[in-house]
Amino acid sequence: MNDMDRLTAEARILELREQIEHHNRLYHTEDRPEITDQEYDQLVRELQNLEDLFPDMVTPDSPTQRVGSAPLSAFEKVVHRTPMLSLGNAFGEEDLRDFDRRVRQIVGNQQVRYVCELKIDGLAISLHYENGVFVKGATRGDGQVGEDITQNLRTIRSIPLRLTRPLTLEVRGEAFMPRTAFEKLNKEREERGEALFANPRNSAAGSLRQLDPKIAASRQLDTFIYAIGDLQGVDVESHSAGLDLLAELGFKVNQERRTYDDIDGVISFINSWVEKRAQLPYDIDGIVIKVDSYGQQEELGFTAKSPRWAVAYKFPAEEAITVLKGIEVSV
Ligand SMILES: CC(C)(C)c1nc(N2CCN(c3ncccn3)CC2)c2cc(C(N)=O)c(N)nc2n1
Repeated sequence: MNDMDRLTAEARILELREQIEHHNRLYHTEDRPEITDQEYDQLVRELQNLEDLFPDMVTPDSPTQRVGSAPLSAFEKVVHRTPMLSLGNAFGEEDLRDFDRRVRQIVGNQQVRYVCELKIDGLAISLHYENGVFVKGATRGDGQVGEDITQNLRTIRSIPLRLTRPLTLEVRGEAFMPRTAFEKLNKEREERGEALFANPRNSAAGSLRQLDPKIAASRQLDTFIYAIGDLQGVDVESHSAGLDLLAELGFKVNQERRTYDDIDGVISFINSWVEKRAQLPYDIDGIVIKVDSYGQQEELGFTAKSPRWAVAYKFPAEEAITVLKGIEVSV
């Protein structure tokens, strides 16, 4: 191996990076691997060996650079370029019809198309890319200022270190822990006599708040990306087209979304997921409904803290019936 000259090594390194990122996208964002885990690991090992021989050829976006070594002493603060807004809530059918009426009042008698997305019960994150390379990732924080958790986010395989196009943009999404990973983690903690996490959301938040990226890397975290911010040079007309672009760029986008041209369709979608959600491999706590047209989103604008063009329908908390002093109350 040592007599491999630099040019050959460099060509092989670039080829391996392309292949590894391609298979990573197939596996983690499209859930359709073409090679076995062993073959994938072999590619990474070969790249690692070449980078060990030619350390000056290592770049931050190399697949071998996902898990940093040095634990941080603290997280830096990050001011979000565009604030990470809140979502208005809807708790029942009437709230949804009110939302629909308010939207139609403002956009007049135009056709309105709604996109319905599963509301992933995780931790909101913001990812910043420059010329297609992942440079910074942060928690939502209070919406204006979050914490720089780039080192931990780099360990999440579904977050691309390099996009399929050299775009400069910011995206928002949810980091979460799949239920099976949560149950496995709590089982290990129980065996070690450690405190258990209450739910997958808390374990995802706790994992991303670790100062040592090796711990985050061991936690099988995942992401769904759901919004584009700050995009130069690419023209998209609707939220649906934006989500298709995000998938094209290499992000993991939830495939359960549906569009409807009236609120009755939205309500039927929500009702279909009340039961089905137990079968999902991750927790959701509702459905997010968004006006699809960016033009209409523009017309609708924002209240002080949330968009007028979106609402979160929250599922009722699991009915916990407790009997107090003989009276039945549901909490
Ligand atoms: C971009 C907008 C504002 C429309 C938006 N905002 C969201 N959220 C805001 C409030 N968030 C929040 N988090 C903590 C405290 C207060 N608000 C948490 C994310 C969305 C969350 C999900 C999801 N969870 O699956 C989703 N599919 N789409 C979202 N879309």
